[in-house]
Amino acid sequence: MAAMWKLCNVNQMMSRPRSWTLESHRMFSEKCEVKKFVVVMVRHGESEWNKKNLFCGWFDAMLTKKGKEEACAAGKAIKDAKLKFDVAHTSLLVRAHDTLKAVLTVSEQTGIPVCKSWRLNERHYGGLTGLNKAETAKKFGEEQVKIWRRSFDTPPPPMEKDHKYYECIAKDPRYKDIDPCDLPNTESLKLTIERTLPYWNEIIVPQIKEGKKLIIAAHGNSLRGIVKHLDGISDKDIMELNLPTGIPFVYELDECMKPLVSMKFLGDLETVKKAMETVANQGKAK
Ligand SMILES: O=C(OP(=O)(O)O)[C@H](O)COP(=O)(O)O
Repeated sequence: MAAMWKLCNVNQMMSRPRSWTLESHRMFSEKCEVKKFVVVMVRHGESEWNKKNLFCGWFDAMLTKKGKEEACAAGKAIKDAKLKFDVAHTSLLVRAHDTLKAVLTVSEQTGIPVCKSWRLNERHYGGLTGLNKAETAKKFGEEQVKIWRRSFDTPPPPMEKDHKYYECIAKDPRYKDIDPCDLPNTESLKLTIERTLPYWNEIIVPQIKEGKKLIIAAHGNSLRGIVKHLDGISDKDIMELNLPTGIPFVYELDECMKPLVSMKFLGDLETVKKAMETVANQGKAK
């Protein structure tokens, strides 16, 4: 039942705008020549910690061999779709950079400016960082793990100073210029959106409105936050959205940044569906 619902939801997101019928949109477009802005997003390819099924967040895990292949395949899909970009945006984490680099290399557009921001980082997984998701589900129950992974506003326990990864994350020189009040020690999706949206609204939207074509290479949860915002997905429904690694998806936006086309994956539906289910199942006790 849950799987059926998810497929249905993905199909809706992939095929048509949320608030208009295709027919009303076509009639409107014919009359008014609607301006259309294209933005492509991609979650990085599989990382070493995705492979080990560990909560990763702000830990700087590298891509696996499979992750690099996924990133190259994403570049090929973008090339085949003839998508060209003026600017790229990414997080401060290497798995996102390396994915972006492979995408731009394979799609033959390495010369474009790349903007990096901590605001596109993955959500901070707090005290769960470095724990195995299946073992955590065995210990605390699958329900609790789903709440930590997917609830809108329940953050995991904070990362304390004696946490194994505290020093390498909190003291990372990449974050030295960030106001300490802004530096998280754990984040729900809600908190992630609160630090990602200012970047979307103040940096990305003005570039889109100037007519620049953008690609954003980021993370499962930082991108879920942007998708939730764009599509007006409810706090409850967003729990069921799991983004696959390394499969780009396209948004077409109108002048008010409302989606004309939502989350059109550059991949076949069955592959996307399976990859989404795999991500959802990472929180099962096994
Ligand atoms: O670091 C993470 O995301 P990322 O692999 O997209 O960077 C998280 O560990 C993803 O885990 P989740 O799918 O359990 O939220």
